[in-house]
Amino acid sequence: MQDYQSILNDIYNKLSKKEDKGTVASYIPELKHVDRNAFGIHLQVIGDKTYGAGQYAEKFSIQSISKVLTLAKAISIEGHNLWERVDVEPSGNPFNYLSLLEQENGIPRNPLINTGALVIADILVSQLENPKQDFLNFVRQLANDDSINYNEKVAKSEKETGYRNYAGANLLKSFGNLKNDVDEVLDFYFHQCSIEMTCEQLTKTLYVFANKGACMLEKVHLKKSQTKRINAIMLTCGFYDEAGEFAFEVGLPGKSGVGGGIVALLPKEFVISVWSPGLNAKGNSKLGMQALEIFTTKTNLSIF
Ligand SMILES: NC(=O)CC[C@H](N)C(=O)O
Repeated sequence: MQDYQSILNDIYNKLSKKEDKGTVASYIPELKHVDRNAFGIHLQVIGDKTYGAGQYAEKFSIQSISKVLTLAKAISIEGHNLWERVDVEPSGNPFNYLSLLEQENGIPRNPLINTGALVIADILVSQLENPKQDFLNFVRQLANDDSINYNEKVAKSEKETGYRNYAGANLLKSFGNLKNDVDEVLDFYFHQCSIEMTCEQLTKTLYVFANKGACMLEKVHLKKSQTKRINAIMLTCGFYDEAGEFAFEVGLPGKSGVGGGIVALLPKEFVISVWSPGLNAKGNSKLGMQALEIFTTKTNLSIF
């Protein structure tokens, strides 16, 4: 039996003392106010107990972690038709890189880079009656927590400065791979990225991917085959041009966001979230990556 609480405490004690914590994202102005010393980690064992250390109950901006949740909702509606508009290959490039899209005729490499997520957002804008409210309800149901919400200030801040996302959406539109109005799709996208959660809420929300498609209340939201494929995409594409490094160091499917959150999971075993706002050069939480490397090394639990 593993002493998970001691392992999380050790990780917290070791990493919160580190001087080099990376750089807090500032290209979305509202994100730069966050305390760069914050550090939280939370573990949920499937069908069993939870453990936490540090500021695991403090809310932060989930940003690109939301891309897994929109993908889940879109797959549950569209099934495999989705893959006609977005591919499943790692891009080997930053999350906001646009040149590949031009070369590959408007088909984004995968749904976890920005342009791929914009295609998924477009699908949800087409398919949902009240896109922002219906998507938020879906996330709340996965987490079994109605307190989860958008942060309007963060959404507005990104809208005012999201030049690359406007460029990406327009490029998709020029290739006919965006059906709705560019502004409408971006409004949805900026809102999904602005969702705030604590580490604890994040582990609960992602439980569905470690539990064959059923949330903590055992309600089925996704087919087993759909969770299998989403986990595969998280492993190969969840960390952009650092996906290889994450698989090498940590060995779990997972997803990061520029708010400094990372969530990762071992199917049928556990979900773990970590939050440390300082990012490395690839836009992933610097201490978050180190925390998860220590966790899988100490517990000897990874998909490999
Ligand atoms: N990697 C991220 O978390 C990026 C999300 C951010 N909202 C953006 O589009 O730039």
